[in-house]
Amino acid sequence: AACSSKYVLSQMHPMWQEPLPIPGGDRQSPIDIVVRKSVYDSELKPLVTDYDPQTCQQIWNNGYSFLVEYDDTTDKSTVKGGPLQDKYRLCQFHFHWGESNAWGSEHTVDRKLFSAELHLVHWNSDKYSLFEEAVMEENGLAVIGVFLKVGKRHEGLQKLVDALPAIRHKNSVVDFNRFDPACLLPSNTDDYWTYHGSLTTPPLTESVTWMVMKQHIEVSHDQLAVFRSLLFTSADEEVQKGMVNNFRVQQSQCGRTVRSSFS
Ligand SMILES: Clc1ccc(Cc2nnn[n-]2)cc1
Ligand SMILES: [Zn+2]
Repeated sequence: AACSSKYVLSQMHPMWQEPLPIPGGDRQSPIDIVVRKSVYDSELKPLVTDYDPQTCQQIWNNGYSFLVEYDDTTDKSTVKGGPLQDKYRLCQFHFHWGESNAWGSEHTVDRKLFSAELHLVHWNSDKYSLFEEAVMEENGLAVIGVFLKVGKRHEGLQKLVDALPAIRHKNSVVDFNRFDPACLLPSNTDDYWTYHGSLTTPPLTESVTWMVMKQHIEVSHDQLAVFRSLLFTSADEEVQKGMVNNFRVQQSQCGRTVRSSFS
């Protein structure tokens, strides 16, 4: 199966050519979270996020998604607790979404697809001094995943949505400050699933402790439509391609246990 092979089996992923040499290859992400197979772990603590909106720096289109980047030269915006032994510094957050509301998330819950998924990417600043170092290490990264469902308008998201037309093309960037990513977290962050996995775009390194929130957030159809107005392509390319379906195909569980913080 895909677990033993050193190569990720290519499955029609539009974003990059596969197979790619993956170190190990048995801890890839995303996966389907099979609720009845997840194991309740009473030792799992609540997540503790402490984000400083002043550390928000810019928003840009990297040709895969749009990223909101934070100043990670100090421990000003961090996550700890939960399954984490150390403190992790927020470096950026971004989303994955579909061309329709029917799909778009990277993880699924009992095969249920959500319209989009938010990823808050942090690196272990207790053990490493740079993201680039941490990205290669088993305990290097911690990513919080939050599912998005189409429903009522998300007031906090609107500031982000209003900035997107300025970064329609790949490699465009605009200043963006005073955005508190905590407004994108669900009201309940005590209930989550956690497992060891990987980044879902190159370098696909198996350095991520995933914490996927059980509770989703709601955004409006119109807000998600603005995500879909972004382009994968830079301004100088002849053929422009709409930035949709920027999620990776699901990977084999390879015998991994998904733990839950709730029974
Ligand atoms: Cl630095 C970096 C590289 C890839 C991704 C994409 C991703 N990996 N896991 N979730 N999203 C995010 C940040
Ligand atoms: Zn992501």
